[in-house]
Amino acid sequence: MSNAVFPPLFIDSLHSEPGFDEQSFVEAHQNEALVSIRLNPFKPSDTQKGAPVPWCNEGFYLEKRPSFTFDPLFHAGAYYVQEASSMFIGHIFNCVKPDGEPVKVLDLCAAPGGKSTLLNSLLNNTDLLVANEIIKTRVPILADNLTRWGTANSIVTNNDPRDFTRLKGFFDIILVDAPCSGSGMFRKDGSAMEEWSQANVELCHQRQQRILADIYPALKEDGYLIYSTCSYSHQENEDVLDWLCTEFAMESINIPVQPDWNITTSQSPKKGAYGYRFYPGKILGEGLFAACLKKTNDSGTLPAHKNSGQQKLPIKEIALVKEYIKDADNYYYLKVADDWLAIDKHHHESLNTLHKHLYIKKSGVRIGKIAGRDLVPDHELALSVIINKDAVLQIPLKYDEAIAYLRKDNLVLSTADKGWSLMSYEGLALGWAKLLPNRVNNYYPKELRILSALPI
Ligand SMILES: C[S@@+](CC[C@H](N)C(=O)[O-])C[C@H]1O[C@@H](n2cnc3c(N)ncnc32)[C@H](O)[C@@H]1O
Repeated sequence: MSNAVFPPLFIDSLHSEPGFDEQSFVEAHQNEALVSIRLNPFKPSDTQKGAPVPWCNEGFYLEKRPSFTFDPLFHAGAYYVQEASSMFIGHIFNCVKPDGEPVKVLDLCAAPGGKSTLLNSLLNNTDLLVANEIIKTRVPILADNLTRWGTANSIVTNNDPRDFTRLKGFFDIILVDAPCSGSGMFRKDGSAMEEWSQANVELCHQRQQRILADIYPALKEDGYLIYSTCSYSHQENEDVLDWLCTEFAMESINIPVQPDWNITTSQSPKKGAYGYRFYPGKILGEGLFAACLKKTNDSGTLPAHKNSGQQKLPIKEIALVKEYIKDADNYYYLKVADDWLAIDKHHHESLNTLHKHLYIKKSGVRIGKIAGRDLVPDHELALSVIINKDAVLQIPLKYDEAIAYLRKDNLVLSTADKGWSLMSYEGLALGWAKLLPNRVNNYYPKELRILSALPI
């Protein structure tokens, strides 16, 4: 953006914020926001990348913004387009995640899924990620992004934070990437600038407190709360930390940061809780505030869930479904309506518990439906990293063919193969097509297809 006109009182309100330097901040806002991507460690690819993001091993800046829409690797889930500062949440997570022990992680305000895919990259199969989004219309984009990521250890829910109150002590780590006044996104989102006001900062502060109070019981004793906003205002940041340390049994964690990262470490005025501030002009990225706190008391634990009447699963169907899954015995299989799903078997019990309390929109990987003696495979299976590629046909597509496939155009392929086939690009799957004697049926999901015209 050029010649940014900041809202009245905005710059004044920042003068007392730790580390704020008006000149470099204003100069940085004369430039466009930087573009960065974070690679999917489960789907290695040769995608173009530039300089590394200092605080994230998988993060890279790009020299200019390419057309992600017309990059098949983007649709295959090889990377996520994520603003660089946000990737710092992964650094905090790495600093506090206990070694070797499986953890249950909640990303409470998760859509569109940037931080969910970031956290998921740092988890093992035995760890569980619950990605929640309160706004129903934002759930599909969250689910799609986790589908592209491809793992079978995440669950997407659509709940209000207060619904988690019942899950006492269930989570080891909770991320609250709170809705905020959005000043950190001024370079990327002009509307955030128009909507900014001190009154809105105050409203956001109250909403952040409500969300945190609701979610506190769901964190177990010695568990970690990671709190972040994309606001510079101390009411939404350090004041929230002071409130957390006063009202709840929480202590601040000092996260190591390297001096050359140019992140400003702040301390809250009353309790001295550590916060990490990202200012454009000092760091290469957008505005972010992040902090980490440890819970020091016990809110009780949820009584163990008794499985009421396990679903009796048809053995023949399971056998067929398992043919499509790599290391098939590592998964728990369940049928929801006609769809078969697989989730890492460590999460069977958690899934039952969550099912009792929350509105689950996606669990693990949807494999498909059985029709007669065949599986009608689901798009989630195609994009998953658990698919047994030896059990399916794969058709490598050239760039133009991949784009035609992603546009859901008719495909003409020179192959004598027949049946369900994975359409792949540079070794990564894009989705399914069914090869018939005289044509190819393109099964790329209609709602995901590329609608725009190819750039000239
Ligand atoms: C900053 S955005 C999250 C961005 C996301 N973590 C990412 O990295 O892609 C905040 C999210 O909080 C959700 N939200 C809004 N009001 C909320 C509330 N009262 N409780 C919980 N979440 C809320 C918004 O819908 C939005 O998805």
